Amino acid sequence: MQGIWTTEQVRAAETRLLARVPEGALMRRAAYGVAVRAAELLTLHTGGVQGRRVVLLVGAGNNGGDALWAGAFLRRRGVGVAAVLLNPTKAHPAGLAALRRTGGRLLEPSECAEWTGNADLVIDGIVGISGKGPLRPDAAALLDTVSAPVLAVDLPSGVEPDTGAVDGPVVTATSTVTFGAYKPVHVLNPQRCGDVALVDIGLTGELGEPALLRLDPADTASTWPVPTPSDNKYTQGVTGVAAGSAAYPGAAVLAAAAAVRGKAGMVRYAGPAADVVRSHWPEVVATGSVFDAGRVQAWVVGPGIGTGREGTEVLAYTLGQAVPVCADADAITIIAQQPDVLDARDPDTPLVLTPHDGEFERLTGAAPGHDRVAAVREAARRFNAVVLLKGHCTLVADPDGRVLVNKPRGAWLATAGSGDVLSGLIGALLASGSDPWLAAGVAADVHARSGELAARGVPVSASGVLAAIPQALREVRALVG
Ligand SMILES: NC(=O)C1=CN([C@@H]2O[C@H](COP(=O)(O)OP(=O)(O)OC[C@H]3O[C@@H](n4cnc5c(N)ncnc54)[C@H](O)[C@@H]3O)[C@@H](O)[C@H]2O)[C@@H](O)CC1
Ligand SMILES: [K+]
Repeated sequence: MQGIWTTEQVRAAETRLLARVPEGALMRRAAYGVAVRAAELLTLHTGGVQGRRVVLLVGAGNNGGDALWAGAFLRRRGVGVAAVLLNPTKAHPAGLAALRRTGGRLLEPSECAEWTGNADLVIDGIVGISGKGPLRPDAAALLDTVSAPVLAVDLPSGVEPDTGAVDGPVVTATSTVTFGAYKPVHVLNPQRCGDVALVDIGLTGELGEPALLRLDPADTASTWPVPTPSDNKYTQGVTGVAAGSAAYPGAAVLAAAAAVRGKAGMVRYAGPAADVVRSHWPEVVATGSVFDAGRVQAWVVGPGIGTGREGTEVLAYTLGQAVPVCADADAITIIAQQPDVLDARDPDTPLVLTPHDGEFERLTGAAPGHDRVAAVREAARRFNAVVLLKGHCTLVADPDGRVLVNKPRGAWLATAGSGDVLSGLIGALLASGSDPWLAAGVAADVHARSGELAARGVPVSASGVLAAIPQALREVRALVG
């Protein structure tokens, strides 16, 4: 897994490291990384480096210092470098001196727009981890003149570093070079960062436990259950699916089918859509009610069950079976309306809740807001459940405070029935005994990969996502050999 650290953690780690290294060394390491990436981008976009025009947007702090030093390194490669000092009295003195020494130019206010408009590359050193709020009007106006690629130093200025939230004009970068550690903005708002390169400045040993985690393909591959020669259809864990209704059988078919596609073994369906499920997926053992479904090792409950008395009884029954439960859709609404239904659950029984924003608001009384990580972490603690908050970057929080952030793979998955497929996959993993937090995270990863494979740039249906699950699993397993 890849760690992500908050700006507070990074600042504390930098302070410890700074005490041990010569003054200015960290900034020069960071800036050198920026200059290397800048040269790559110039080559990519203009075919060369020498004689190209780079404009530095320089703010009041060390982020601006990085940009000025990067400008000095680029001068040595024959690049024409000009700096816009957004706060001239506070520009980093050593960085400024370095740029001057190498023949870099400091622009007068009247020249700035002409230069930014004709640059081959713009380096955003306006603000870094101490940034608060959006771009100020002068910086926003200058960025409006830019048509060249933008390389962000540490993070795209104006985007809130710890939440990725945007509340006004911000930089949209082609690429970002960050230092020492990934910060939350890089995984929570990747659209604004472009591709992100991490430069090692020697911080690793100082960082401590990461605040957030992101899955590597190896995590998905090693968590996904694979049968051994001694397994039979029961030993891998039977997934129970309580979903759909006679009038709306689709949710039942999709959730049960995803459980079938996700894992070898056995799937039981229990509910009023039994005939429809059986006719589409004859391998599913289907019965009319949860009360006579037989033994399962995990339940998926909720999609399409309705929020009335029958749905509530089904939910209460599954919660009382002392096996892990993935509660989705109508089950979440029932919990929101009748929190006592959770009394049926032994607190030690794993529960995974999978709300989208609207369901999250119903469940907790408040929308996730700007700080989605804090919101989902608090909900997981409050409900003593794994909470998977759907969104562009899906978040998965464990009651113990761990939070996973999944890589976004396009918005095509926002389609009817897609959530039913996800809950079926989570149920399949829960039945095999996976850690519920990891189960939810890797299921969301495979779900997103399936969506990406099925869509390939055009709209995709939930059935298409379902059909792509085997290929997504094959690709994940192949990535790690
Ligand atoms: N501390 C270190 O050892 C290192 C720091 N590095 C760089 O230093 C950066 C952090 O530097 P600083 O703490 O000096 O602060 P920043 O450069 O992030 O911000 C400087 C100042 O800008 C002002 N500001 C805040 N929000 C603003 C906004 N929206 N628009 C305009 N101005 C705003 C504030 O007065 C803030 O203190 C990192 O992001 C990284 O780029 C790197 O050089 C690596 C080493
Ligand atoms: K920046």
